[in-house]
Amino acid sequence: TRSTRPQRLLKAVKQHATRGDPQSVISAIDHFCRHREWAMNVGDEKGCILDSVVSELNPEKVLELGTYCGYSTVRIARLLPPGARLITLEFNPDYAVIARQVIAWAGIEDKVQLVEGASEDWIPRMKEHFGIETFDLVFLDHWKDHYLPDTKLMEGCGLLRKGTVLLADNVICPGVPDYLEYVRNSRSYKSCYFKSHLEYTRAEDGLEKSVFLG
Ligand SMILES: C[S@@+](CC[C@H](N)C(=O)[O-])C[C@H]1O[C@@H](n2cnc3c(N)ncnc32)[C@H](O)[C@@H]1O
Ligand SMILES: O=C(c1ccccc1)c1ccc(O)c(O)c1[N+](=O)[O-]
Ligand SMILES: [Mg+2]
Repeated sequence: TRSTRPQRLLKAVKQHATRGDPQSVISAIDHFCRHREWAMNVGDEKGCILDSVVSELNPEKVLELGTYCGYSTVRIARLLPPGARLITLEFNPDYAVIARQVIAWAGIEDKVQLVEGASEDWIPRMKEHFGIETFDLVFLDHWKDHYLPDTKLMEGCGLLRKGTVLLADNVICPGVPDYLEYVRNSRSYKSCYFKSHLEYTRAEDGLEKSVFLG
């Protein structure tokens, strides 16, 4: 039977990236998605904005909502200080199988915990199951109708502290209007928009950075 796009993306990583070299994994995926098959990774342009937010914050505890093939997981984890941890949630088992191999190829598996399951089921279990008090950074990049309910769930579960940064992908394309209205009008957040483009295209898109004020 025909292979899947994530399987073909993993093959490109194994063919063109060097084991243990996260940057080569990132470059191999970007080349594949720009020249062979588009895929919904955050991509190189928005990825540089993601890099700058991570580097500036130097987070100890990071949560990623939506792993897919692990591209942004590798982007974030490669910048984390020793001892820092990234928990990434993915509810599609076929994607999780690929992501684990991409993360392993990059050699950053010791910083990453990939949890197979739905964000709404796992957010309430972060404290008792992972011993997490609060997150320093959350990268929202799962289905767009989940951004707002999951943000409210994280607030309710006490997973956000004064200064926690929420970084949301795709606030223009495909767009997350309800989430954007919430974080831009709520007194509990200070938000700003980083204009960019939809990965590997000329369409406008961007990242919204929202700092929780408590
Ligand atoms: C755009 S892709 C993630 C891309 C990845 N962050 C990157 O930039 O490389 C969105 C992923 O979120 C997953 N997803 C969607 N809703 C989810 C949920 N509620 N819980 C866990 N995973 C979810 C999908 O299966 C899909 O793999
Ligand atoms: O929703 C899509 C989508 C819609 C239609 C076809 C393909 C993808 C999408 C597009 C770009 C993204 O960066 C992204 O995170 C997503 N997503 O699924 O979460
Ligand atoms: Mg996205």
